[in-house]
Amino acid sequence: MAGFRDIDKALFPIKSINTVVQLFRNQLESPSVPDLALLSIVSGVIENSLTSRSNTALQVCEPVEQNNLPVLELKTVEILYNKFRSIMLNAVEANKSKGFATRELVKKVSDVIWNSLTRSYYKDRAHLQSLYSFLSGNKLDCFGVAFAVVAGCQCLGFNDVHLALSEDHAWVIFGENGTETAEVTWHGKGNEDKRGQEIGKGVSARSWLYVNNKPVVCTRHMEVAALVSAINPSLNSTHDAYEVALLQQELLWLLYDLGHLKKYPMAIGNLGDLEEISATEGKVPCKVLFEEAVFSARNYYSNQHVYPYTYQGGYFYRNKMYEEAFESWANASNVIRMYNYSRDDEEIYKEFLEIANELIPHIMKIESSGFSANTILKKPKCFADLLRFYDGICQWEEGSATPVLHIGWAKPLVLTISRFDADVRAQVNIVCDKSEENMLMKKNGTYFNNNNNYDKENGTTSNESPSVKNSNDKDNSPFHPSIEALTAA
Ligand SMILES: CC1(C)CN=C(N2CCN(c3ncnc4sc(CCF)cc34)CC2)S1
Repeated sequence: MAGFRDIDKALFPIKSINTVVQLFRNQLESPSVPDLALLSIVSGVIENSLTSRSNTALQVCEPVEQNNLPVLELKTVEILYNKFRSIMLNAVEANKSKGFATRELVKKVSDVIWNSLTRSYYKDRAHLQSLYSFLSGNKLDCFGVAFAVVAGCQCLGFNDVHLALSEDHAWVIFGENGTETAEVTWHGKGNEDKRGQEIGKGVSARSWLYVNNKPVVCTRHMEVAALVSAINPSLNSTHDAYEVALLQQELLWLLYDLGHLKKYPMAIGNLGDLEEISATEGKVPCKVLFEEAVFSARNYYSNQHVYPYTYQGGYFYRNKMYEEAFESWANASNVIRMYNYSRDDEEIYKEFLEIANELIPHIMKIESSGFSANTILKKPKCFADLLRFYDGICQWEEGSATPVLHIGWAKPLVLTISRFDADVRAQVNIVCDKSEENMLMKKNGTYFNNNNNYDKENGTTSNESPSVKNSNDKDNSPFHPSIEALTAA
């Protein structure tokens, strides 16, 4: 049984980040599993006290003393904690046997949360992810509702209910084998919620939103990692609250060191972003963290996730490592090409749009004007990775009900391709393996292929390495016709 134990209460009143980290360590290392409600309330109160309007007077100097938080009294947390427990216990007549959760039980808990929410509020606002936001303001964002359902089920003694996370949605798994799934929150704007229904059986199963049924299925400890990842240090659109960011970074390192981020690529990426801003002495560098996020996605989720590559590409871009950025973005595109684009995939569409129409053109401008001898414009591998990037987006569109590309994509694309001289383009040797529908790109004599062969039709993947076929005849081209036309030019 989780809970608010005496050794946790002994840490109050909490005045420093170190004490909050100790509370999380107590909970994460306790013989019983961590109490999600307690930890979400504590982190939520701290986040809101440091980022609410009353606290926007910018602290010009960083606090140096050990007591770097507004005092958090035990009473404050106890009142909120007991309020959440009573909402759950009063509303849900959980059958005492406590066995495994049922779909009705999960739906009932989701309804309790859902019906408590304020009628209408700006859902994308910051700081709406925690149980503090739910208990003090009856407001939650999409992730916050899913998290609250899992925390509520924990309160009721259902330890089989766990959070399942894709890159832009959250739902729950439950039941004896943890194989039952249920929607418990909404997604996106203007979409009817599907609460209570099983996850993605229809066309949505092909969309990126459900990551080809390779979601991050959390343990209680990984659910703590999700609430820590969801901590939002934003004070306003330009500044972060220093102590909230520091608390999030220290809690992510605690979870990382305890091994609870191994199967959670986005949490590793979040830690990488924080480390890039301010590196922690004696820890692996952020570049390695981004590589570990990519490894985790490849190792545990069959390389069906896009964000690990865009975390990594964004890092390379910000640090002017453009050749490496192109490779990461090509690898991101290599993932999305296996999906069908659907209206639920706006977030990743915006991600690829920004890379193609803002970031790559910016790099081209710099590389074309400067006299850098080492320019990427002389590197066949860069041209090859760019083609892979664009081709993946074209393949993403193929077979989708909704188009991806429009004229706005073409101008930056043509401008980018044309920046490479013919003699550089000629050095890229494109090899296709027709039977596997996989494009093999030759770079520096080694064959580069996708690490799994995905048949878009039957949605199956096989991992044997595809044989290499010659692609001289036109109809055997590995590229989407529009890319083929460009490379012929
Ligand atoms: C490379 C990026 C644009 C930088 N930040 C990114 N994200 C920020 C952190 N994100 C996340 N970080 C940890 N866990 C989760 S679960 C989830 C789906 C809704 F529940 C999102 C998300 C989403 C992705 S991707």
